[in-house]
Amino acid sequence: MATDPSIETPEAIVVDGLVKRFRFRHVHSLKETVARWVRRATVETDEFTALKDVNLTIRQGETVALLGFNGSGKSTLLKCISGVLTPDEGQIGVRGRIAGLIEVGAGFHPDLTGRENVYLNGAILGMSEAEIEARFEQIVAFSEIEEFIDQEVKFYSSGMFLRLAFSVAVHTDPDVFLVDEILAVGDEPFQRKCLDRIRELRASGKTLVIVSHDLNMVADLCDRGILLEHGVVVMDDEPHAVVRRMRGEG
Ligand SMILES: Nc1ncnc2c1ncn2[C@@H]1O[C@H](COP(=O)(O)OP(=O)(O)OP(=O)(O)O)[C@@H](O)[C@H]1O
Repeated sequence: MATDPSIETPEAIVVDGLVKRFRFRHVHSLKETVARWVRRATVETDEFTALKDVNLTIRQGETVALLGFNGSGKSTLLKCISGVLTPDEGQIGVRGRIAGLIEVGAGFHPDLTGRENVYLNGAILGMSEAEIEARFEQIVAFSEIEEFIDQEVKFYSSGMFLRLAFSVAVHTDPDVFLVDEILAVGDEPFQRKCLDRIRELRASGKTLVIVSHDLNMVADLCDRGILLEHGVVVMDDEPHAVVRRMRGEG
């Protein structure tokens, strides 16, 4: 059946006029601090604008690569979309259940066991206890860390952390999945498994936003590339074209 081009796929993420600033406090020596206090000088702060008026619409079912060199604002944008950071200006709307794998193990508590953290993290990602219970075996099996599941996660290696965090996130059945550098820590077999799972999510119509410095991999995986430079969107196109521009080939 032919689709009516006037009926657009619904929006999954809308970013409207997003500005995000960070404030730094200058670190002074004790002598400088006393001198400033004597002069009744105010605390010196610097402001850095990490995202400058970012506007984006991502539709349901799109797989988007967020590209840019170090410090261009990719992680900050993902954190704003996921709600970990609050925008200074502008608005962000997300439709559906969102799962972010942004800072590996960010939602994990070091003193709790892997098992306890699955429940904690699942709840943070919006799952009910019954949902987590129903998927617990699958989550642990995917992570392949069965024998360590009752150990406190502070004794986990970074790869083990990633395995459990990724596994919980993909089993929350998200509508929108945000992924930041997932492939940086896992070993090769697990990377392949993560990619297969991401492809499955994509095939089932989920919306994905992926940050990775593995440009060939994301360009092949995604159907759209958004390039950030110094907190500004400078290109929004077919991902291979964006990668060519990053490499100075386009
Ligand atoms: N919590 C923070 N406090 C102060 N500055 C920050 C903070 N988080 C990010 N920044 C700054 O914002 C800018 C964008 O950082 P961000 O981590 O979003 O970049 P990125 O594109 O993800 O980089 P990378 O490719 O290195 O991961 C950087 O200059 C960074 O120093």
